[in-house]
Amino acid sequence: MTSSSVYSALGLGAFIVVVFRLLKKWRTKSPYEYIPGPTSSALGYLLDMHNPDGLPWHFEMVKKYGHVARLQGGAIMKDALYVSDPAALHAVLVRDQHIFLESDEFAGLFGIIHHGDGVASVAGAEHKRHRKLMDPVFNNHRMNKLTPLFYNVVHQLQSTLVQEVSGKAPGHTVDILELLTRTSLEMIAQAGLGHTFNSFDPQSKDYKDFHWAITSVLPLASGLFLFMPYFNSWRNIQPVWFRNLLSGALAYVPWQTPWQFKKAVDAMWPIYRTLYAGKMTALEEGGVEALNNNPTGGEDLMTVLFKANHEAPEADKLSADAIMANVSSLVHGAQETTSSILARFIDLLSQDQDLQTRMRAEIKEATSKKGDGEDLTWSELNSLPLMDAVIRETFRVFSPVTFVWRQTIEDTVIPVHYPIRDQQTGLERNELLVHKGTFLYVGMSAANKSEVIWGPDAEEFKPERWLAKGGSTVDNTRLPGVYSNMMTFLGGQRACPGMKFALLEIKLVLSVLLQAFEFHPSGQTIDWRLGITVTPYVRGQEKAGAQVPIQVKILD
Ligand code: HEM
Repeated sequence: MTSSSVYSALGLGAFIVVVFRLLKKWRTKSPYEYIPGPTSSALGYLLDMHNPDGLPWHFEMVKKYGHVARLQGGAIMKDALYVSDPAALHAVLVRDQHIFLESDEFAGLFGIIHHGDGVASVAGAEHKRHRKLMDPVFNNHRMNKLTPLFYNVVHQLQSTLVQEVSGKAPGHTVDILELLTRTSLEMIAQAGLGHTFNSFDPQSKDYKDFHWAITSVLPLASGLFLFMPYFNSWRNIQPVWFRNLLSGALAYVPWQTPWQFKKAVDAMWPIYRTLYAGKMTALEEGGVEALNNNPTGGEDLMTVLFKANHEAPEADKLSADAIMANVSSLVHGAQETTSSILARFIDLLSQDQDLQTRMRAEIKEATSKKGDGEDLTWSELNSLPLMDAVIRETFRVFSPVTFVWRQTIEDTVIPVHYPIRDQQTGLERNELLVHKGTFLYVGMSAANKSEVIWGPDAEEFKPERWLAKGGSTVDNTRLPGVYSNMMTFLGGQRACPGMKFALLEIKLVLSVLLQAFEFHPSGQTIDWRLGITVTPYVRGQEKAGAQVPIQVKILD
């Protein structure tokens, strides 16, 4: 088959889908016509929603249409809803989360990426069982245990940065995003897997290969979107060896994307399998105690998860594949989100020397009370009010994840806190009937930046709002997020399990870097663009890929 016949077949497939859906839509009226919302092209809202330059489309949704907006599906999709209303979000994420599920397409995609059923690809009671095992892994005790491992990595970052800047002419810039990406991957490798990618060695092939795979796999998957509805059926093909045999045939398809996708998926898996096999051997030969004989003394997340599973009652135990899929989900979850927000901190601080100086003074005062060369502990890092306020405000205004989506599996009525004005009758509605099959987009940034919820200065970056008023909202409105009354880490049963891990990493990186360096802007304009996470590009240099150039001065 030639590549032109593949494209023709795809084009014909897409054409048939569009015609079929058009015919179906002409016969059915949208049940959401009474809800205000943006107009969209004939192709529907998807192009606006995923437009890399479309962050304002998300941020302005509340101001223009309210906390529930109708998204017109155009020829391709059914109408959908964009929700940032606190009561509706509570219903979707907490009260009725068994009705608002991650879509089958995504469950299938993550099932393939993680080579099995992990948290990201299961739902309902099965998901609960996974989280029961995973959540305790992130308690405060564990964060204390992980702190020294994190410091190992941050000190590597510090010396790499010193080498990069030493002896350089004034005006020299460093791509801080590149270094922070190495940092977050190495953090999850050491603290999450008890492994290293030697991420700060510029020649490290382990880092290069893994980094390529983990950052390419989702963009490659988006190139396969026409096949997404079949991902779930694909990952259910048993036995696995037969599925692998079938996927081997992709090498002969004259279209690079599916093969590259397979290559990215396959590049990550052997690491988890080798680490898992090592733990099994240790357990069989030396019992549970032997699991502590690894570079982290058994404190890394994978070993703790493995031990917890071994000790769990039979009914709660997960299969080996499920444990490895969960470890893979953790590594995936920890990667781009954390490096993106760390780069955002440095970018923001470089533009506000006064804030940078005040944060440095707060950290130095805390470290001056410690012994020589002693690092701040997890609880000491948590008692720095200015650092805490800056982190909360950055997460509120600059959430790395802009939205997530769910699909309804049955008709259901949910309440709204802010009434919806019916654009046909002018009447206010306090409830919303959501029809089976509706896609519902959770506007996380929209809720975090709503002036109705946070007050007229909601769009401004004002860390002091957390110092003076504890970040209070208008009428003390509560959003159902797990972090500080905001949606950044989501809420309900699918909320981010790695939140404390991310906070520890951020606090520790900032505390070490601010004591050792001063950050200044490069003079270039950074555009933060919408992607799976919000990603920074230098204006005019988008082709060079994501970067954040910064001038760095070593402090005495
Ligand atoms: C700045 C840092 C982070 C942010 C903003 C963030 C945000 C989120 C959000 C919004 C979700 C929900 C996604 C959805 O339902 O579609 C999520 C899920 C998840 N996150 Fe994070 N995350 C961060 C860091 C981490 C870290 C460090 C880890 C692991 C150590 C992690 C592991 C996960 C996992 C495993 C899930 C899937 C949970 C489930 O489906 O039950 N994340 N995260």
